[in-house]
Amino acid sequence: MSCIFVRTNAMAALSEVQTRELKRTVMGQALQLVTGTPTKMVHPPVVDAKVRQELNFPKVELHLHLDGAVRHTTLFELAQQKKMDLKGAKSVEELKQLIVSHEPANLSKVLAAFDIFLPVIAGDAVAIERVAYEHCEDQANDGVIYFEARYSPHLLCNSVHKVWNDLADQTGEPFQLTPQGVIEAVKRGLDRGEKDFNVKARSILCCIRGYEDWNNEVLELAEKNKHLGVVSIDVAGCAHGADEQYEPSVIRVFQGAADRGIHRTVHAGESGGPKEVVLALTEMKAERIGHGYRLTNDEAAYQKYAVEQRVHFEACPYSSLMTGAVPLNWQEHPLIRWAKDNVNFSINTDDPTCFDNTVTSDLRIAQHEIGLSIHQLWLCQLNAAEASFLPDDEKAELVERIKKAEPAKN
Ligand SMILES: O=c1[nH]cnc2c1ncn2[C@@H]1O[C@H](CO)[C@@H](O)[C@H]1O
Repeated sequence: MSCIFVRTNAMAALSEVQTRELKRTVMGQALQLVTGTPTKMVHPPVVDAKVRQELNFPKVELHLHLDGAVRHTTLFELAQQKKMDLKGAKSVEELKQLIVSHEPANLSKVLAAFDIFLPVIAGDAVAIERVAYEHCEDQANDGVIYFEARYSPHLLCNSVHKVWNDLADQTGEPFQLTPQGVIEAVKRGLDRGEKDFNVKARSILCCIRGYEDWNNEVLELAEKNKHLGVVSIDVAGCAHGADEQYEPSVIRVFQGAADRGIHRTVHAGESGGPKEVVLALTEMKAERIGHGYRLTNDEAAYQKYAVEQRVHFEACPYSSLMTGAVPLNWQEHPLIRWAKDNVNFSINTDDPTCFDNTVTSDLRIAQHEIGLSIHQLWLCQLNAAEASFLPDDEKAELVERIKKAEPAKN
C-alpha cells in the first residue's frame, strides 16, 4: 500500500473515488487530514495475536537506542514523582502526543523529542537501571532473543553535559552520576532483565555529533567496560548541514577503536548522502552501518559495498519514513532493491519511545509495504545474528538458534 501526499485545500478538485481512496486506511490506521497543511500520518501496523503467530521466529535487534526505548508509562510516572513538567502533559496519552512521531518529517524533528523526555531519566541511576530492565521485558514479549542497546553515557549522566536532574542524597548532597556510573546502571538493569525475561542484551556506546569533547572518553569507556557488556562504539545525532562530514576527532576515535580491536557501527546515509556511508566504511572502518539507505543513490558505491562486500546495514523501516531518510512512498523504499539484491540487512526499531513501534511491527511493514516473504524476514534475523558484536562462540550459538527456526521458503 503506497503513501499518498495530500493538501486538504486541494481536495475539492478530487473525484469522489479519489477522495475515498485518500480516506482509506494506511497501514491499518486512519490517514489523517489536517485542514490546510500538507500532512499525512502513517502509523505502525497493529500487532495482534495472529501477526505474532505468523512472525513467531526468534528475533535479533541490533539498532536500538536505549534512551529512545523508554516506556511512556515509565516516563510519565517518573516525571510525576519528580514533579517535572513535560510541556504540560497531564496523561500518558498527552505525553505520547508530544513525543511520538507519526507524521513523516526529518531527523532533527524526531530528535527534538529527546530534549523533552531525556531530563526525566538523565542523571538518575535508578531510573536508567529500570529503563534497561523494562526494555528486556518488552523485547522478550516481542520474541527478541538478543539485542544490542546503544546510548550516550554523556547524555545520560548529569555530571558532564548539564545538570538535568538535581537529585539529592539523604544529606542533601546532589548525586553526581558520571558516564561510568551510567554504564554500570545500564548493566545492572540488563543483568536483571536478562535473568528475569530470558533474553540476552549487550550495549553500544555512542559518540554524538557536535560533542567532540566526549569522543575520546567514549573510546576509553568502551575499552574498559567490555566486562560490563559494552561491545562497540557508534556515532549518532544529526549532521546539522555538514552532513557528508564527520568531525576529525570522531574519525580519529573510530580509527583508534579499529587499532584496539573495538567494534564499530556508524550512523550514516540517514540524514546525509551516500558519501557519508563511504566515509564511515573507509575512513572510520565501520563494520556495520546504522541505516545507510542513501548509499543506494550512488550506484557504484552501492554495488561495491552493499552488493559485493555485503556490509551489514541496520535498517529501521518505520523510522526511515519518519526521519525523511527515504522517499515518502513505500514503493520507492531502498529495502525493496536491497532484498532483490540479497543485501545483508536487519530490521530494527531505532527509537520505540519516539515511534511507538516494535520489532514485530517493523517486520510487518517489511512484509506488507516492502514485500518481504516470511523467509526473507527470518533471513534478516540470521543476518543480524551473524553481524552481532558477540564473541565468536556466543555468536555461533545465537546463529544456531536462529537457523533452527528457519521457516519454509514459501
Ligand atoms: O535515528 C537516529 N539517528 C541519529 N541519532 C539518533 C537516532 N535516534 C536517536 N538518536 C540519538 O542518539 C542518542 C543516543 O542514543 C539519542 O539521545 C539521540 O540523540
